[in-house]
Amino acid sequence: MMRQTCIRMPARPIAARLYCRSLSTQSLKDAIKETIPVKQEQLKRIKAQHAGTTIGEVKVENVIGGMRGLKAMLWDSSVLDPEKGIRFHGLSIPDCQQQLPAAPGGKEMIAESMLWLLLTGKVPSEAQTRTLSRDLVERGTLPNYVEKLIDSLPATLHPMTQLGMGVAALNHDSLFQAAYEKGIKKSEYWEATLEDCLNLISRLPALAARIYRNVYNPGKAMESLDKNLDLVGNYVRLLGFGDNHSLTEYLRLYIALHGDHEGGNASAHTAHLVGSTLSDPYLSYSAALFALAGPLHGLANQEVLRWQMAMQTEIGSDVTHDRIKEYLWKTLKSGQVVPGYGHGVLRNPDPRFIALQQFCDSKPELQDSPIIQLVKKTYEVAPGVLKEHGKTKNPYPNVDATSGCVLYHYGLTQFKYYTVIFGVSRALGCITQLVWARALGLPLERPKSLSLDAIEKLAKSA
Ligand SMILES: CC(=O)SCCNC(=O)CCNC(=O)[C@H](O)C(C)(C)COP(=O)(O)OP(=O)(O)OC[C@H]1O[C@@H](n2cnc3c(N)ncnc32)[C@H](O)[C@@H]1OP(=O)(O)O
Ligand SMILES: O=C([O-])CC(=O)C(=O)O
Repeated sequence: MMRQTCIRMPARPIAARLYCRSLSTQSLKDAIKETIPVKQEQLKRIKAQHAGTTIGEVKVENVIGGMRGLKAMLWDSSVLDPEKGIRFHGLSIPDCQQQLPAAPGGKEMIAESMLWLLLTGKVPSEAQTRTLSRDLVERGTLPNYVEKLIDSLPATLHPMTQLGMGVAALNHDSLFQAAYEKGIKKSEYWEATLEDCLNLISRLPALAARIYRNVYNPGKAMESLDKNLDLVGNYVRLLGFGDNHSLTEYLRLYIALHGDHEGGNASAHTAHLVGSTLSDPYLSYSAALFALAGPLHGLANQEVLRWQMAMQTEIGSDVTHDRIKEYLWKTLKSGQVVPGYGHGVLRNPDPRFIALQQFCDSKPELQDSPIIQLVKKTYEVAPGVLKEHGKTKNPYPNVDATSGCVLYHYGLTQFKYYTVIFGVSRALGCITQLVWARALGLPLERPKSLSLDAIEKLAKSA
């Protein structure tokens, strides 16, 4: 009998506490405005009392090892625990699933309620969530010049390149940039930034759907935005899958839970770095998207599907654990990474992976899907193989191991497009940080670098 590594799928726990809810009629801007002096005061206190306090050490391995483990960044909206995974202002994914409002007729948390939580630290009321949805849809039409730009690009240009270009071009209308040119005060930066950020997130569905249409369905008429739908409801409608309620719900969950993963991941860190130069939110997020487009980061979800499909072709209908194990070893022996496994911080199965798997388990049609079964069988053996291989510090699946197979099952089969969906989501966390970095007056990011000689000299004298 082959040994299998079992991944426990916890039932959704009852949240230990009811998280502090926003006053039900307060606007998003007022909720942020109310919190700004509190956070500013906290930052002032930390500076005054602890500026010189050591909270960690810098080892040579941190400097030459991609800064892994270095505590060197302020990011307030979420914190990643290596064992337990992500917490959004202290709330776990199951807490969020239980407390964040869903769309009318839906069960899954939505992008708007997650965005509200990230930006304000509070769980929005149902009414606040609807108001935000309506505000976003009213801002969500793509400017004509961006439509023309996207329409002019070759269908062979990777969808992520198109997304990054489209987002960068939106900076034509940046309110922050215009206000900066006029000479607004530093204390006012956050308001123009918030406006840009809300415009950016509202336009991502139309931009991302335009790219999908041009690359995969050229010439096909696109639906218009529906004022009664939430952000993701509209995105799915524009993609042409609006009648698929299960896919819509899946994407609501997907986009809410991929939204933020603390600050050190490559896309979030890039948005923060570029934003720290006072580049506007469009340019900052465009840069982040090009980090997300790398196969060790967001593009891994595309790579997982490509790899699983190649595995399926090779092993045919005889899908056994032994055949999958052989294929895993073949991948590793050829010097490639197993996409969807391992992580820079996590040391357990990714709770986002678990939440998406629970979604699969809740839908009978997904349990019978060959691609979903293959992904599931793969994670039953991959951790054991990776442990035996002995290199990766985390042999467990990350979110990318499973996020694409449900899309594939529901007919969104063009896996080069998958990272674009991730890109629509990751804006939630990146724009939150941009608003707060301006509200707190965070400085230009500029760490010290060292040459090889300098590292050796410092290490010898330490
Ligand atoms: C949304 C996200 O971004 S989640 C991550 C998505 N990326 C992937 O799924 C790609 C596959 N995974 C990986 O390449 C890695 O696990 C990363 C990039 C995510 C993390 O990298 P690290 O923090 O450097 O991982 P770690 O410290 O465990 O690496 C140690 C060694 O194990 C290897 N390793 C790590 N993960 C894997 C894997 N999935 N398959 C094979 N080897 C692996 C590394 O390449 C490294 O080898 P090296 O010493 O020859 O350079
Ligand atoms: O945290 C990371 O390094 C990568 C990741 O999972 C994410 O950005 O979602």
